[in-house]
Amino acid sequence: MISVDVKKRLGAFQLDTQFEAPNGVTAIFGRSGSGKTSVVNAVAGLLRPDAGRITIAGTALFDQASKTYLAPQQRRIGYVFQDARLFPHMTVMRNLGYGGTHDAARVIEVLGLEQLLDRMPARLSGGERQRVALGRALMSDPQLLLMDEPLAALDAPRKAEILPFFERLRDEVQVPILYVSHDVSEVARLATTLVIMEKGRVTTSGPVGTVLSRPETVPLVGPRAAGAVIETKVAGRLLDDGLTELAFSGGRIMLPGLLGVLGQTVRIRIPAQDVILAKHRPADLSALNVLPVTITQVAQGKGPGVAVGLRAGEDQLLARVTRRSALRMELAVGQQIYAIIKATAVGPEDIGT
Ligand SMILES: Nc1ncnc2c1ncn2[C@@H]1O[C@H](COP(=O)(O)OP(=O)(O)OP(=O)(O)O)[C@@H](O)[C@H]1O
Repeated sequence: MISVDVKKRLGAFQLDTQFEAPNGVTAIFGRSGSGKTSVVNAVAGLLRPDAGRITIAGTALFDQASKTYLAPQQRRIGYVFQDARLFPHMTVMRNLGYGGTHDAARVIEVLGLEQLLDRMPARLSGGERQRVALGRALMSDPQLLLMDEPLAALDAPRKAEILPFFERLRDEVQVPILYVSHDVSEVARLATTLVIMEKGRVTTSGPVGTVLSRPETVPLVGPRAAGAVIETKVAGRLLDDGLTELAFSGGRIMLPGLLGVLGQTVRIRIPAQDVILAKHRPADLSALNVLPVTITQVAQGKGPGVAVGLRAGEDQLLARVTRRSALRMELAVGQQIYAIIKATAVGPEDIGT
């Protein structure tokens, strides 16, 4: 558990941030200038707060009350930046060795670096460079990894290539990660916990599935990015149709493509704008996924949209409809209706393991 409480004045900007990060990946999400990098720098020891306390597993890295302030090198923290910052004159192996010697074989295996060890950084793709930077950070046996927009400089195909390695890292290496991002798909795939910042403060935080499916989150992440995240299991593969059937507490969802193996856990993001609502179970519909749901919340935004919170089994979904439709359908909390999700609404970038 990492506990962060930092106050810092930076010119006209006031950072006043408190949150707790359990093990796993804690994503810090927010618009440009909301204070994400400043928080991460405070945890790294690169920015000295005016007040507060930062602890990892109960040990203080900074504590204003007891005047504790550990230097960056005393904190056992690995930091991965947007640009990999490798030494250009050293091979991948020597770059890794520069980080430390901790469990080299395992780090190389988890990040798939075997084939790259003799290469010079100039001959690596952007995604490969980031994997090496991550490996170098892990070799120092950190008690925490800080990642500040590690994928921001990569194009979509490179991102898609590297994300599975981040997922493996999250699931197999027991190092907590603070992950700064402003990409909701990335956050939905990787994060366990989500902290949303605005103007130096935490607006909301909690388990990623819970936070992203709350109607209140829509204005914070933007209407197009809003959407629920649910964990499913592969229940069937329809080879002839090229579809995968995923089971979750609220029923079954079919998605295009053959995803994973039977029984495998697959995490999907269902964008709120791609969920259609119907009061009665529709017949003769091209959409494959019709789920019975209960309305938990109807939240009016500032614009013409209404965010509708839905319970499907034990999971939460989110729909965004126009105010006009919400009024016409007389949507109200407690109603049992149907959510319709087009199989193609969930893009490849929204599917993780
Ligand atoms: N040393 C400083 N002096 C004055 N203002 C600063 C200083 N450092 C940061 N700021 C201001 O503090 C605010 C938060 O900056 P920060 O870099 O933490 O935001 P961010 O959320 O990481 O943004 P981005 O996503 O663009 O990287 C910004 O308004 C920035 O201009």
